[in-house]
Amino acid sequence: MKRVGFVGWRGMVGSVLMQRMLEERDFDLIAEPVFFTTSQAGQPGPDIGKTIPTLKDARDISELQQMDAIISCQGGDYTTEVYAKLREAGWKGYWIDAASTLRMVDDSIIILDPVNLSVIEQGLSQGIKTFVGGNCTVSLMLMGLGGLFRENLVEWVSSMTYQAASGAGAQNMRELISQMGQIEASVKAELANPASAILEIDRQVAETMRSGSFETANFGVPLAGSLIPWIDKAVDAGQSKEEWKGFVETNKILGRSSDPVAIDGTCVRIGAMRCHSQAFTIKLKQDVPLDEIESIIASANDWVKVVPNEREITMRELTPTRVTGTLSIPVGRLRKMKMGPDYLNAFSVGDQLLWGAAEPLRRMLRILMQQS
Ligand SMILES: NC(=O)C1=CN([C@@H]2O[C@H](COP(=O)(O)OP(=O)(O)OC[C@H]3O[C@@H](n4cnc5c(N)ncnc54)[C@H](OP(=O)(O)O)[C@@H]3O)[C@@H](O)[C@H]2O)C=CC1
Ligand SMILES: N[C@@H](CC(=O)OP(=O)(O)O)C(=O)O
Repeated sequence: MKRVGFVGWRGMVGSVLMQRMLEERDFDLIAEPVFFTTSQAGQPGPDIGKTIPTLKDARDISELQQMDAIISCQGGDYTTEVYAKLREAGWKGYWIDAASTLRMVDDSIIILDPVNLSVIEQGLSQGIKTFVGGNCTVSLMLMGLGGLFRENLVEWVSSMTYQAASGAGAQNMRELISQMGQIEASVKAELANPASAILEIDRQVAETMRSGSFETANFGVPLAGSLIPWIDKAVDAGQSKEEWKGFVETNKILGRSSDPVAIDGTCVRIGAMRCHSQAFTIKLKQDVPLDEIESIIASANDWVKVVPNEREITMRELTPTRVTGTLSIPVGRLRKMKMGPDYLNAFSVGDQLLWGAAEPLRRMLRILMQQS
């Protein structure tokens, strides 16, 4: 593990990866980090506190072949274009990827080591060389509810999601803020006047959001002041692809594709910036006391945190505003439901660029460096 190549390091997910690697001093362990680009070959690379070569062409297979491992945050199109060529050229290095392209292929492992370290270790011992970060919603669910799966308590899960703009990309985050600004600007004078009629303000806001001049180039429709109950393209049986991933990826991560847990729900885009939230209905295999459930959830990893099911603390701790930019995975609203004592209600929040994207990749690189 001498030479590690980085592709997609200046994008949104890649920048979060770089930030985390600098915070954790991961570059101290890499003898030769090499940075690639699809558009800026020959230019200087990022400042990582050590001397590095200028940027190399991310489509140059012979340059990529020099790497012992490559981390790509460049996206699915890049993976489709380059990965097969690289393997066909005989490259035997480790490929660590944020894109979904290779997640469901047979010789890859979906990485989320606080949940599936044993699956990763088994894959490494069997010579698996391709490791892919999971879908953000799936990874964040498993970071929150991993204890219940570990104890084999889950019969099925319904997950209703509240997904942030960042999941759709950097331009979409910008558009969300612009939409918010356009809405406020359309009623600025009325808002400044405490005597103005709220229904008139509401009418003007709706008119602004429905007008042809409202900025929707990226989302296609208004998100600020609204929501979009469909994420990604359609697949079979009326599901969206984001909803489909919940079942297939969760079971692959858990190493139980042959004995899958049923997982389904509706994935919804909302106007949060970079935290995905999820409301769960969990059918337990048996009636487990709530205090035991809380300890099982809290014991699963170092980042999950049980929030007591009380109003004040829930409003303070269980929100995107609180969690954004942190690795914390709060899980709250834990209570038995009216349907019966084996039906559990839960709500979780997580930063979709950290545990949802960059952090599992960074940790996979660490695992590889520790074993070499
Ligand atoms: N967004 C998300 O929530 C998640 C994304 N992913 C995966 O990661 C991939 C990358 O996503 P994301 O990071 O959002 O993509 P970005 O669009 O932010 O970045 C992708 C690439 O665009 C190029 N680029 C062009 N102009 C700029 C610019 N002004 N600033 C930065 N980069 C620029 C860079 O490549 P170059 O240097 O070669 O020009 C960069 O690596 C996705 O396609 C997806 O497969 C996975 C999980 C979550
Ligand atoms: N689809 C996710 C973001 C994402 O990039 O997912 P994936 O890594 O599965 O393509 C969202 O929109 O919130």
